[in-house]
Amino acid sequence: METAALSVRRLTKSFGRKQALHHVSFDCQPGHIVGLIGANGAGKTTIMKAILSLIKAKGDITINGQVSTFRHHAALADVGALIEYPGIYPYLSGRNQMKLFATPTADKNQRIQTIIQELHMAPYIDRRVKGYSLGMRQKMGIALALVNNPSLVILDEPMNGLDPQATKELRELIQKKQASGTTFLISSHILSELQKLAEDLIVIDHGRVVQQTTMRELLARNQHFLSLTTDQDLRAAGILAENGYLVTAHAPVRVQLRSTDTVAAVLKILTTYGVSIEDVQHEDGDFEQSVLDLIRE
Ligand SMILES: Nc1ncnc2c1ncn2[C@@H]1O[C@H](COP(=O)(O)OP(=O)(O)OP(=O)(O)O)[C@@H](O)[C@H]1O
Repeated sequence: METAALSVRRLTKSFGRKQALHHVSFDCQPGHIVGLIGANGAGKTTIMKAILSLIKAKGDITINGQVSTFRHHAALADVGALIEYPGIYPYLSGRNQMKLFATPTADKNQRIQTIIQELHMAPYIDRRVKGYSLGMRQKMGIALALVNNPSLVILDEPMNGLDPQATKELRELIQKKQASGTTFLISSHILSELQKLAEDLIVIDHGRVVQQTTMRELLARNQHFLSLTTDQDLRAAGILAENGYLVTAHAPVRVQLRSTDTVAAVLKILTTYGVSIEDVQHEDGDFEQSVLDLIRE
């Protein structure tokens, strides 16, 4: 098996008497976008800070096969991160911050210019960061996380403060980097933000990993419904119930589709009984609810 880009084993952390993390273990495979999802206070930021040696915690962290500890963390040289409030200097321009932070290789200025363009920061990049909006600062933090082209990128709630257009642009940039092999660990308390991005999901609740799953699996678990308007809804509901379908409402008729149920079969039964169908809608269940169900299991 390929060496994991990030391997976390039995990560445990207490703040005074409060235990924030309980033996947290998970892997991020190279080139994957991994979502860390959990409610406020679940422990996402604490996990990320421990990986980045920003706080001391018990457990084992391996980055690209190299052990990383609080004191010995050379492996972090190949990791980019945005954690909580981006730590940036208010009196420097955005471009000068990047110049300070970018590793001094021959392509340094080119890398800076590319990330400015990719995040559409050109209109304000030469202004002092002091006057930046929340969204501009957030982009600044993301630019710093990406400017050195690290192989592993850790982003804590990266969509915070971004408008829908900037959110879409960031999503596309992350996908572009992934296509060239970059691994991402991205936290959010909003599942729909991760839905279009993450392929693997780690669900955290009260400092514990409650599920490690894939977005595909989670989507498959999500409930699907068929809503039908007919010329005789009550009768249609009765016919479907008698034929073993899960009828959840009568007017209009609402049927929960199981993996073996097909829309065609539902329609066929009704037409066989002489019911005339006026409208058919396919509805998905509440996706956020699927994650809450995982936490409750
Ligand atoms: N420095 C600290 N001192 C004391 N308690 C802390 C500290 N940092 C975090 N905690 C506690 O640890 C728990 C996990 O916090 P953490 O910030 O990791 O959650 P989170 O999942 O990132 O939440 P959010 O989505 O709100 O950012 C919380 O109960 C929090 O109050």
